[in-house]
Amino acid sequence: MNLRRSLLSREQIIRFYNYCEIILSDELKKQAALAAMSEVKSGMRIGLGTGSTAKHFVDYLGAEVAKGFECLCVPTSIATMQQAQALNIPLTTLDEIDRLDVTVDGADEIDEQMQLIKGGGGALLREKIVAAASDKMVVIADTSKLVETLGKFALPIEVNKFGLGATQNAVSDVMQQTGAEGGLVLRQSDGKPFETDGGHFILDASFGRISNAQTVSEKLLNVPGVVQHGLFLGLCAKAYLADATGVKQLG
Ligand SMILES: O=C[C@H](O)[C@H](O)[C@H](O)COP(=O)(O)O
Repeated sequence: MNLRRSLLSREQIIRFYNYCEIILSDELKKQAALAAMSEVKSGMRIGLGTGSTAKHFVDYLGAEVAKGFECLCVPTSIATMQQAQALNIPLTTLDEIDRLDVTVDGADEIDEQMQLIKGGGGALLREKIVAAASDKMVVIADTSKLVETLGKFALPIEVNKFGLGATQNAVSDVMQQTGAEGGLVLRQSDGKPFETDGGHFILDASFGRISNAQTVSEKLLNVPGVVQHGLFLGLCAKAYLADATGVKQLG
């Protein structure tokens, strides 16, 4: 046997390692999603989050619905709505009902106080509306999302298309006033500005570290072109965070 030929190249090892990481990370997301199934009871009105972790929760819920579990759900994005429809999960809107019992959603960052950064997938506006209309918001994630201080993940800010330049300048000013370490970019998709389900753009703001999330939130919401931002403060009541040793609970 030619030993040289049977050895993997450095690139192959890196590719295999990355593949294993993706599989492991997805497995952890599944475990967090499964743990959050304990939060839902038949007859509940449930908010359905968006993203790769929330997707697993919707799959688990769909499997229960197929067995007779009763619920009425509000999806936080078109993608989640389509997934839920395919699984025959009964859907409604916040025009039909005004409150939800619980919302289960992912997060891009979570700190020990359960403050969040969300919007990596661009669904932050609907996610925040649905979370605020819920008696309880439950976050599901793998522990890589748990941080000491928010801000390493660039903060998604949903902005109106009108007056984009002026809004960018005003948001940059807020970043400067609040000690941001990085810059601001207009999110792109397929070579053009990314558009949210609500028809807005997203600015990703690299703070590096957000030491006073409340101040940043208030200042951003004072910018007329800002529709909403991805800081979720005082909304999350519980989190299920999975790592290789199991699922840890916050809240
Ligand atoms: O806009 C997207 C949402 O806020 C997601 O819940 C968030 O980005 C986390 O997504 P994932 O579970 O894919 O990491």
